[in-house]
Amino acid sequence: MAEHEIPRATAKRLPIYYRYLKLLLDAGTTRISSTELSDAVKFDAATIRRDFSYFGALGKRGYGYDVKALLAFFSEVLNQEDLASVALVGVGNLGQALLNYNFHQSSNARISAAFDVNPDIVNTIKSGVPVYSLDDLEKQISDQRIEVAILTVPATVAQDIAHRLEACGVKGILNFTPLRLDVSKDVLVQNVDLTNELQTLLYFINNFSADEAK
Ligand SMILES: NC(=O)c1ccc[n+]([C@@H]2O[C@H](COP(=O)([O-])OP(=O)(O)OC[C@H]3O[C@@H](n4cnc5c(N)ncnc54)[C@H](O)[C@@H]3O)[C@@H](O)[C@H]2O)c1
Repeated sequence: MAEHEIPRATAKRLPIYYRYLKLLLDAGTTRISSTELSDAVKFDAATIRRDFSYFGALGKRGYGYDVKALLAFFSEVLNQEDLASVALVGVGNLGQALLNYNFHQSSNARISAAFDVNPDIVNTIKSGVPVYSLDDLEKQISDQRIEVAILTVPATVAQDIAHRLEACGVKGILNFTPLRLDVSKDVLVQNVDLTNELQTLLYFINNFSADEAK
């Protein structure tokens, strides 16, 4: 199956497989069965086998999966070699936490430019990332060929910034604001809502056993 036909749910699990396989390889493990992998990443073995089957059967019966080969394979699928530059707009409480975390230890992305309107932090470097004035948004995004942005601004300004991001070629927005953004279908928006996640978790804990919730 071609890469663009991988089901979304499978695509979302790929970075999790990748991170775990990297841990295994660093610890000197050379092969793993789908059952062992299942115990570690908490997806059932059938799901793992099905996910892997989209890329052609990578395991051998009775042997399991070769960790190094699998890792090399996923690394290519996930473009681990290409480090994607990401912009972060809004360097407040949440934005600073994300800057501090950055992502490149565990993924193929890193925040390379941050933007804010607060004169106290514009033109400073936070966690190794330059904070630019919002006035420089278009120029930096275009100069650095940034295609993904994280939005951690107050909800009141989120839509305006989303339009500007779209106009300068951003293709994906990780939206932490509570506002549901209005952008064209060419821009993928992934909303992150921690309150929602917590409420979902509480709902499942109160209504289902852990196994049923999966
Ligand atoms: N999704 C979640 O789980 C979650 C959790 C916490 C906060 N939030 C949301 O994230 C956003 C940020 O929260 P916070 O606690 O970091 O707020 P904050 O007030 O600490 O930070 C907001 C930052 O945005 C900057 N800003 C304001 N207007 C701007 C503009 N036009 N362009 C660029 N920067 C601008 C401010 O100067 C400030 O640095 C809010 O929308 C909040 O609701 C989401």
